[in-house]
Amino acid sequence: MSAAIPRIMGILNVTPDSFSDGGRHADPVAAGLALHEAGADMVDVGGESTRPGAAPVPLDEELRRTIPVVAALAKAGVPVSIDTMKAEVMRRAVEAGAVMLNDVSALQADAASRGVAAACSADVVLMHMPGNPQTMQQLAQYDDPVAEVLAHLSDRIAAAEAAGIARGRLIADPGIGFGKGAEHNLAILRQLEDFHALGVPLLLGASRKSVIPAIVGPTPAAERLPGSLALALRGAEAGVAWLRVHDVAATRQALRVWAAIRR
Ligand SMILES: Nc1nc2ncc(COP(=O)(O)OP(=O)(O)O)nc2c(=O)[nH]1
Repeated sequence: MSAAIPRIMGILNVTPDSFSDGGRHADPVAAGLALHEAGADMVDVGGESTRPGAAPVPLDEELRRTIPVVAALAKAGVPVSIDTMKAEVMRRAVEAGAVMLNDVSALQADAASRGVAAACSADVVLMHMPGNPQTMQQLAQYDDPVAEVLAHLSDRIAAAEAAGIARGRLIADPGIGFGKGAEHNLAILRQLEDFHALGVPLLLGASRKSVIPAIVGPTPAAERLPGSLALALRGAEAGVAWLRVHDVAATRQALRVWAAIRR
C-alpha cells in the first residue's frame, strides 16, 4: 500500500517584505497559476508578512494586495486559501472564492474572525503563535514546547467549535518558527506524530525556515531547498495532511519518490 502523500499548499506572498520571497511576484496571478500547474493542491495567498517583527499592514492595503489575486485564481479554478488574521480580509476572500482560511493567530487576533469563519464553509487552519509577529519571539519560553503547543491548539479547536465551526473543517498547525527557538522547533518536529492527538488533520509549514540554518549554519533563504525537502519528508513521515511550501514542483517530486519507496 503506498503511503498517504500530504497535499501541497503553495505559498504566494503578495507582500514586499516576506522573509524569503518578498516582492518576488511581479505578476502574482501568473505566479499562482504556475504554483497550481506545478502541483499545488492549494495556493495560499498572503498580503501581510508574519515574520518576526514584521510591520502590520493596514486593512485596505491587505485587501488591495490579496482580493484581486484570490478572485482571479478562484475564477481560473485554482483552490485558494487566504493567509490573514483579519476578519474582513477573510470575508472578502471567501466572497471572492477562497476555500480555506489560514490564520496564524488561530482566529484570536480579530474577535470578528470566528464569526466570519462560522458563517462560511471554508476549512480553517488554526496555527500556534504566542502573542503576535511583533512580540512572539520574546514569548519563546517553554518548559515542554510540545505539550504547551498541543494544549494551545486544543484550546483553539474548542473555541472554534464553540463558535459554530464544525470540527471537520479544522486543521491544526504547530507554527514552526512562530515564537519558538531552534530547540523548540526541533522538539516539535521530532514529536510531530503527537499532534494527531488533536483529532484534526495537520499542516506543517517549515519551508525555508530558520530551523534549517540552525542545523547547518548560515544559509540564505534562497539556498534552503534541500533542508526544506527534508522537513517536508519528515512531515510526510509523521502523516501530516498538508505541507505549506515555496518550492512546489521539487516538493511534489520528493513526495512522490518517498511514497513509492515507503513500505
Ligand atoms: N498555517 C501557516 N501559515 C503560515 N503563514 C506564514 C508563514 C511564514 O512564512 P512565509 O509566508 O514564507 O513568510 P512571511 O510570513 O514573511 O510572508 N508560515 C506559516 C506556517 O508555518 N503555517
